[in-house]
Amino acid sequence: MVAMQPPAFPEHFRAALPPHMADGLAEHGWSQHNIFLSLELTQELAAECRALATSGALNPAGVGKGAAQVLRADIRGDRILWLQAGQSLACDRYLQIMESLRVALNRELYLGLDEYESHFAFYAPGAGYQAHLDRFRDDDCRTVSVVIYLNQDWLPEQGGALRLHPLGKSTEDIAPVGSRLVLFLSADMVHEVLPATRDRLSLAGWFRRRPT
Ligand SMILES: O=C(O)CCC(=O)C(=O)O
Ligand SMILES: [Fe+2]
Repeated sequence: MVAMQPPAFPEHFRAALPPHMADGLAEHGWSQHNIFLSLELTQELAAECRALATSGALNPAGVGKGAAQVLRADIRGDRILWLQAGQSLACDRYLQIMESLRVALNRELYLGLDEYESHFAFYAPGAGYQAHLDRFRDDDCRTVSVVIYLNQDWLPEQGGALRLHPLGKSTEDIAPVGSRLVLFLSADMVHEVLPATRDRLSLAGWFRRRPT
């Protein structure tokens, strides 16, 4: 018998977002969904991220925005590449799925999300990202942060958790398990990436509002 893969997220949310996702974001400022992308698409995106890392196409990520951006490997150790439409079939499929998610979040939560930006991120063993907020001080467009993990067979003892610091509540550690999606509010949720003992691959992204 062929093992059936659970259907990927988009088929579920044509009609409505899974209630826990919208509710979690609205009530707690974050939510997670464990099988957001199909195994096949996750593997294709992971292979693309790994190939980009091997060919030297990923660049050390900076801290801050625009001309004020600086490289601080002590604060942030990932290497990244911003996604462009048409870069690959897998990336286009991913961007299409995120477009459906944008529409669904707007319908459920009236967030007025207008566009999506996203990059591959590759954390080598020992690399992390210290506690921070994703919304910039001089640009309040980033509204919902999104991370999708691309790691097969992740074990808790390998570290690499996304640690959320919800205001007034205890921290939440989320392991970077392949196909898992995490959403949180960019302006409010302090979070950090703990170092891992193996490569840690992801797609990080932000739904943005139109500038006011
Ligand atoms: O990879 C993660 O779990 C979070 C990444 C992150 O915080 C960021 O890129 O701003
Ligand atoms: Fe972040």
